[in-house]
Amino acid sequence: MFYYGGMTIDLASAGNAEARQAALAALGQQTRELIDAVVLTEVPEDEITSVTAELAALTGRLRALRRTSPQPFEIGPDGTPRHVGNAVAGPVNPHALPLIIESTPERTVRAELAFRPSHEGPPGWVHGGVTAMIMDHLLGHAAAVAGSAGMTGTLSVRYRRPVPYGEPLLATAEHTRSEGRKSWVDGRIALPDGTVLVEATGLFITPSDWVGRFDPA
Ligand SMILES: CCCCCCCCCC(=O)SCCNC(=O)CCNC(=O)[C@H](O)C(C)(C)COP(=O)(O)OP(=O)(O)OC[C@H]1O[C@@H](n2cnc3c(N)ncnc32)[C@H](O)[C@@H]1OP(=O)(O)O
Repeated sequence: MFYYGGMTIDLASAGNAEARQAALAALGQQTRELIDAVVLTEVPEDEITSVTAELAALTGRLRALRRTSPQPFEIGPDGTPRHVGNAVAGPVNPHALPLIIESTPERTVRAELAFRPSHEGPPGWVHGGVTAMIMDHLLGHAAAVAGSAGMTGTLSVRYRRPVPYGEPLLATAEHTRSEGRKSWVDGRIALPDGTVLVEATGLFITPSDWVGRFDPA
């Protein structure tokens, strides 16, 4: 139970927790839109200064009551693992795209995505570190749904063509083999017509204390 700004907030209630997650996800999305507005704005300098002051005030309001670390890894009401604070897939984290990953019956994974102007690296194209981050996470998720959840040991990325932002793309990945605690996963980001832009291969290693801990249902 928290007392904040005249309101009593009961975080222990499951219903309230879901409503709170939805509110935080909406805040995360609004912040992403703010980030894109910042990188694209052409408003006059005095308006920029005025908005900056308003944002400082808003930042202060959010800091009035805060956690010591981002939202935790948890099991959702439908029984699936979720990590709402994750830097790539977390809806509550403005850094996240967020990547919305679907698993297939064959235990491969896919995610429809569109990068934003704030992901720009080379002029007009997405930063290679951003696409590598997406590949790292998606390949890690593919290892997990195949029953081999692990930490990235190595990630090899081949940039075949520049990646556009603002266009629909498809990322896919699949676990290819395991030897003991080591698992190999392949993935790619492609245009809707199948043209591959980025290819990646990762070696994921299940830490000893994770063995059996994240086995899929
Ligand atoms: C559950 C949901 C998951 C959702 C997806 C999340 C994806 C997130 C992806 C990430 O970003 S993870 C963050 C980036 N990666 C790291 O921070 C990893 C940091 N490194 C470590 O924590 C440890 O080094 C690691 C767990 C990878 C390995 O430690 P261990 O102590 O378990 O390894 P050990 O020394 O026992 O070696 C086991 C085997 O792995 C090999 N190995 C270890 N580290 C390696 C490495 N980095 N690259 C290649 N091989 C490696 C090692 O040679 C050996 O091979 P052999 O069995 O054949 O002898």
